[in-house]
Amino acid sequence: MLDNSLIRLKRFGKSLHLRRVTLQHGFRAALKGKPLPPGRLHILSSTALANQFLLLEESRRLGPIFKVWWGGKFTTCIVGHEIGRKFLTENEGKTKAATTDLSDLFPFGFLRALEGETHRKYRRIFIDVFKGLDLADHDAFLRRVVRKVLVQLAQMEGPLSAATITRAFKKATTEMQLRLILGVKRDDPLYEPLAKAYDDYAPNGIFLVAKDKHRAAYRRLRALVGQVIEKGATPDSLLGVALSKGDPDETVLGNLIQMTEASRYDLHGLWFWIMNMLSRDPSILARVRAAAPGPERRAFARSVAQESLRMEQSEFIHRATTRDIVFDGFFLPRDTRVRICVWEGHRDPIKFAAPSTFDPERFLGEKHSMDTYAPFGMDKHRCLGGDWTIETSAVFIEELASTLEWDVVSDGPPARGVFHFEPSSAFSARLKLLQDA
Ligand code: HEM
Repeated sequence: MLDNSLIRLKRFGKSLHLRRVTLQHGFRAALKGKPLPPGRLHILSSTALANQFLLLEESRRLGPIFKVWWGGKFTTCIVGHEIGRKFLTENEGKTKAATTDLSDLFPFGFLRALEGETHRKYRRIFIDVFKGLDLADHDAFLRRVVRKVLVQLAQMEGPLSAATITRAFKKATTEMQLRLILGVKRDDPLYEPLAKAYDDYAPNGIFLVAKDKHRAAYRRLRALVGQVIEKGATPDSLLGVALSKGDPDETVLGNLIQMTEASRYDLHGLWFWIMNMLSRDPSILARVRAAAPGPERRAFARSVAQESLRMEQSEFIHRATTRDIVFDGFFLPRDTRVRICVWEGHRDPIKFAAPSTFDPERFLGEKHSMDTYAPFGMDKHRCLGGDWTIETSAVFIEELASTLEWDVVSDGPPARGVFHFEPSSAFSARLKLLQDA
């Protein structure tokens, strides 16, 4: 009874807030003499939110720029990579990245959230550090990690659930990123304490607001990384490269710690999408198997990874306006959210024929400009791990092809997760080791 009254009260509070925001921004737009973007601000039902095509349908109805009430915020959506990139370029200095603020964990916080000279300084440092690590040197290691996990999965009894599969993939991406970023190998005594500290820091992907428990887990991670440095970090890791260039400051170390978490999470999510999408068309893995091992197979596996990212996982770029903006004739008020709709841009039939068809051929020998394909961002915050994502995922795809076959036992429509759409949690499959694996 009390619970129901509380829910009703909360709902009332939310709709009052929404009404106040609508009036306030409408009034300011009138003063500016420019209209707000089209679209109705209202609390979206759970049915509407479960529709992956919602914003694409809104853009067809309202045009490429429109507003929605999204995550409790006035949000201007921009659909189309060209216009999205135009917005970001024209309004640099009037927007900031809308992402978790980690500045009370380490100075300035995550690169993704930095702006101006501070961002330029640390981005330069990281571009240099990434250049010092050649992933090709780690190919055999990556293969071993992926294969080990796939074999373990295939040896398990009965159909495997989405939760079992994703847990195993996360084990693999954790081993990979701890080795490649922090230089800690599986048999290092610091490995388990680090993996445990990461699971306490962010058990289900990065948190939206840093709380005391995150600060405590971060301090543990930082102390463990201190021990890695004392022992002498493996030179062929990002931490090793950073140390070889001088004395990395707390911002560099904090970013390496954070990057390990963010990337192990993103990669394992992408791999589950890859497995899910490959399940629908077995001819694709058959083609990976049939390609000559070496450059030919790798080129096709890369194109499968690229097509996977066009179809899923990479959904948006978020910015918060720090000043009033007039863009394409519309008024975008200060302190509101802008969403560059990347997923929707990748479904443009003019850019990609039959956009809902999974077709890796689109990327074979084809380079797409950022106005067409941009799963890793489109401005100064572009992902530093883009090539890394494609290369490690290509290894994953090659190993999937040479190790496993599977039958899907159950599946369902994609479902909205905490950060973006994920394959259905009803997905389950019976895995079998290939005879010559
Ligand atoms: C599924 C895999 C991944 C996807 C879809 C992805 C996507 C993105 C996107 C869209 C951005 C730009 C965000 C913005 O403009 O606000 C970004 C930034 C970034 N990504 Fe990734 N990423 C992935 C994996 C990785 C990996 C493996 C690493 C590192 C090893 C990495 C490191 C970074 C860093 C450091 C930034 C911030 C760059 C800056 O602000 O200057 N990412 N990523």
